[in-house]
Amino acid sequence: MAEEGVHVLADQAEIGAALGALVAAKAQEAIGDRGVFTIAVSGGSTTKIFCHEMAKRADVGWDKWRVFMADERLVPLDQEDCNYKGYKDALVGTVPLAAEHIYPINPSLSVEAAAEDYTQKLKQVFSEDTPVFDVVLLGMGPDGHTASLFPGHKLLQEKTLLVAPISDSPKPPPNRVTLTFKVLNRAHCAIFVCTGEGKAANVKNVLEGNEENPLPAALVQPLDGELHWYLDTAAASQLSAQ
Ligand SMILES: O=C(O)[C@H](O)[C@@H](O)[C@H](O)[C@H](O)COP(=O)(O)O
Repeated sequence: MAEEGVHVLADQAEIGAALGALVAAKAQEAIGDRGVFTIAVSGGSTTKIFCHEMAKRADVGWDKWRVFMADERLVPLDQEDCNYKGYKDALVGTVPLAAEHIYPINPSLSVEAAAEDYTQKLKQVFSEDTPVFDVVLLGMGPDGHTASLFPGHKLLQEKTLLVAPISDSPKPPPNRVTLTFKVLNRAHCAIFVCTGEGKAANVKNVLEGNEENPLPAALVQPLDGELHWYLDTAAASQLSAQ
């Protein structure tokens, strides 16, 4: 199993293969230890990279998987920019992940009520007051955001909510719910997938930058867990150690 740290691979296909191997290993470990594997997944390009790989893996104990969204847009579940749709369409019916084991938000609610409703869904699966995910799978936007936690946003300081509403997302659509750092940083394993030249400057900022004004992605520091960054050569191109 990959040691935690920064993994630079040639392209999205190689990242997908390495990511799939790590997640499969984490699932096997969690299912062996606790009989369940919990993962929070992100939208954007991570969806395609992860699902393309995992759709080929029928034997990762899917019946013990419980899949939540690390963040989600407040849009109909059949709308193309719904993160849940991306994962459900790719996995349910392709691999033995049951539809009842991947959890959408309720987009018919207000953004505040949707966040509260999703918090209750978490509490139905996790026994701890603060959910401890086995894996949180994250992307990083060009501005250094992760999940729906954006630079300069007050949610970066959220210490109480597990799932927070946001109605002024600078990345459209504006209304979303997001796991907070309170949950992200309790995970046993946080995994970033980040590709493309457009991310290179902030990948350097996050991995080698100063701590005075950290970007949201730099604030993902599992308290008692592993942190992995999967980068392609383009996203890693400004790192000094390359
Ligand atoms: O719902 C979302 O928008 C995502 O969860 C978001 O956090 C995404 O991971 C980043 O914006 C990176 O997206 P890309 O990898 O597509 O640049």
